[in-house]
Amino acid sequence: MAEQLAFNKPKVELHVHLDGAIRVETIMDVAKRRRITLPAATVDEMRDVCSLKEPATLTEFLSKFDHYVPVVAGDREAIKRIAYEFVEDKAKQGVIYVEVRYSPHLLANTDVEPIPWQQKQGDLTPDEVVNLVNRGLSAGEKAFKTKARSILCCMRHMPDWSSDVIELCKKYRDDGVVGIDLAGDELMDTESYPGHRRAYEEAVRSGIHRTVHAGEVGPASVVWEAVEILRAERIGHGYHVTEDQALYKRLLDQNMHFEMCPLSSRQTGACDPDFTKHPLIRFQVDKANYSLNTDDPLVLNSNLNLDYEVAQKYMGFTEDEFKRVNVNAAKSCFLPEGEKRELLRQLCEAYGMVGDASP
Ligand SMILES: O=c1[nH]cnc2c1ncn2[C@@H]1O[C@H](CO)[C@@H](O)[C@H]1O
Repeated sequence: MAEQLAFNKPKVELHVHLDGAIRVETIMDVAKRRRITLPAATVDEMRDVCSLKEPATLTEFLSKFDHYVPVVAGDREAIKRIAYEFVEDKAKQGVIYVEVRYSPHLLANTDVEPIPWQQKQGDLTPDEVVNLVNRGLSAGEKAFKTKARSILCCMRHMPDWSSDVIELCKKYRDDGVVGIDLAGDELMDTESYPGHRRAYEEAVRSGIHRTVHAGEVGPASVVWEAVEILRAERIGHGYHVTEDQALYKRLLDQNMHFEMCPLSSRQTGACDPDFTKHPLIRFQVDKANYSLNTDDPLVLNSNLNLDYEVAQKYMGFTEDEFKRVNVNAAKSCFLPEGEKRELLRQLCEAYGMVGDASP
């Protein structure tokens, strides 16, 4: 029932994890084919296992991945399939451009130390994972007309993987990969884990776009570190930046982009569960540069339209603000300038706006 959607117009999404956006049906299917025993017998039961019903902590939130990522990890067909289906799901939600992120290492079973999820050693490298995801995304793009690019994640607790991650970003920069991210537990700082810092230095040197999860559950100082040390161009989440007024003001002046995920911020315990007290309201009043995103729709049992609904219902978002948010997302995306201009043109046309198509 399209007329009930909070914002039934083309959208841009910049912060969503591929491994947090798998269909439950696909997990069930792949488990059956691979003869992997699941803790649930039906799709509904498995959805319960994968998702969080009540606000929790980021650690509890991330522990949900342990229940189902091992089902697809190390399996070529499954990895290509989840990328393809992801684009189909985004197209259904009215997304015309999406940047999807994941850790190639967490889906591999060789050339990765330690091999994740206690898999047996196999022959799927992080490099081939990127190739498979690219193929799935581009097949999805052709079939569903939603443009999809990817961002490769370093993981906070695995600094030794980060040099591979930046090398993969460079290798696949003309084949679907548009940036680097740092995900995981943000309370592990980069001073103590120089692997991440070195990877981001190389990203700056080689012109790879940079985003960093910061200020989600951690303090404003993590955002400072992301901007000053890692030279992030965008901040993943960033809710807690407002706790340092000087930093917040400086980032507003610099037009820093914040990738906001309303429903996620409640379930990870990042923000007050009362949406009417959400920091997004402040960002909106201050005309900050931010986007609205799902983060991990499988774990949240959500979709992008629900994030928009929450913004409309509890945070006073209007149609005009939704348009502004998406234009900002397009301006802050990691596409090359020409493609960015074309994306902006498409949005402005769909929104009936004139003259704001400059990136
Ligand atoms: O909200 C989040 N904050 C920090 N890390 C996350 C979040 N959601 C997912 N991941 C982590 O990023 C990895 C690569 O996609 C996921 O496997 C998960 O561990």
